[in-house]
Amino acid sequence: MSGFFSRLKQGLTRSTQKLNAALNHRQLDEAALEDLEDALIGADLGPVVAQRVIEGFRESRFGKNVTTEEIQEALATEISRVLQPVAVPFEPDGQHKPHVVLVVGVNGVGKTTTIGKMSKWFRDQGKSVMMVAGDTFRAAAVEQLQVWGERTGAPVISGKPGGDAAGLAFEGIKRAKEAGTDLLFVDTAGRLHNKGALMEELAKIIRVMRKFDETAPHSVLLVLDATTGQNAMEQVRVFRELVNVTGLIVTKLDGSARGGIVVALAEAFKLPVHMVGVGEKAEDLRAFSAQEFARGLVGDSGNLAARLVDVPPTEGA
Ligand SMILES: Nc1nc2c(ncn2[C@@H]2O[C@H](COP(=O)(O)OP(=O)(O)OP(=O)(O)O)[C@@H](O)[C@H]2O)c(=O)[nH]1
Repeated sequence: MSGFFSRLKQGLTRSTQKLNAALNHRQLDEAALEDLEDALIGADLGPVVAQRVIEGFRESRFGKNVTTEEIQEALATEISRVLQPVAVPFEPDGQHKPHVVLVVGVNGVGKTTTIGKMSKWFRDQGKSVMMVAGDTFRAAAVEQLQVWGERTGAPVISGKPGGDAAGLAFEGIKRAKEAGTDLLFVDTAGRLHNKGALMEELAKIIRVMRKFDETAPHSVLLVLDATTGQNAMEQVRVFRELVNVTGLIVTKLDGSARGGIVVALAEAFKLPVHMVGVGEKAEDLRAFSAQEFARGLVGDSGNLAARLVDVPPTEGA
């Protein structure tokens, strides 16, 4: 747990550096507020959150001598408030066997790796898992999933390179139903430059799965790469046109200076952020915690952590 927290903090260090450079003012004058606003936007928090934070500071603290810790605390509190409603753990609903999870996202965001990590996560909890190697465009993705399958003891349904993903999904849901498997993860290819084809492919996968279970998929997780910053916002918009996205997973928060994008995403879409990825290994996946993330983003100092433990939700949130 603490190991992971330090890893998340390490992962967010580059985001934090940008913010902390701006926090380095003692008196909160106009110039300091401007610097801070620039840094918030530069750290990808998005203009809405940035402005709200700045307005709050202007009203309550303008012209006062504030300590860096006070600013950090106020900032972390505001960020926590935005994140709290979206920090929803991912839970299979327990009613469907299998609970079918369709995993979507553009190429290279970490879909396959995330499925592998989630598979381990749930295997460790004693759940049975199957995976469908539906990214048939990329041979390596199939092999990658097979390796994860071996590691986690989860069967992987795969076919020939370039084969029909919907057919595999069909096979996957059939076998998972027969075996009484708890969770079925379906990997998909993501090709934004051909939206029509992608839409068709995803629609076909869903149509075919519904022949076995008309309620499937029970979750549609969109995987986003934190290093792409604002681009992630556009990906959410596009994928929501294609499928009914039920939740987000944000990967590559290790070494990203753009962790603030999670705050912008939360503010703009209010979609649950179930998990975050902070590395390539099996254990580098974590349930998303608003306080932990806010703390990691703004920088930990002194009693900040203790005071952040219970942030009351904003009224009406
Ligand atoms: N540093 C870091 N790397 C990650 C993380 N998640 C995934 N990766 C790496 O990102 C690269 C792409 O991951 P994949 O899982 O292959 O991505 P994908 O979305 O399945 O890609 P396609 O199959 O091309 O659609 C791999 O090298 C992963 O190891 C993460 O949280 N942190």
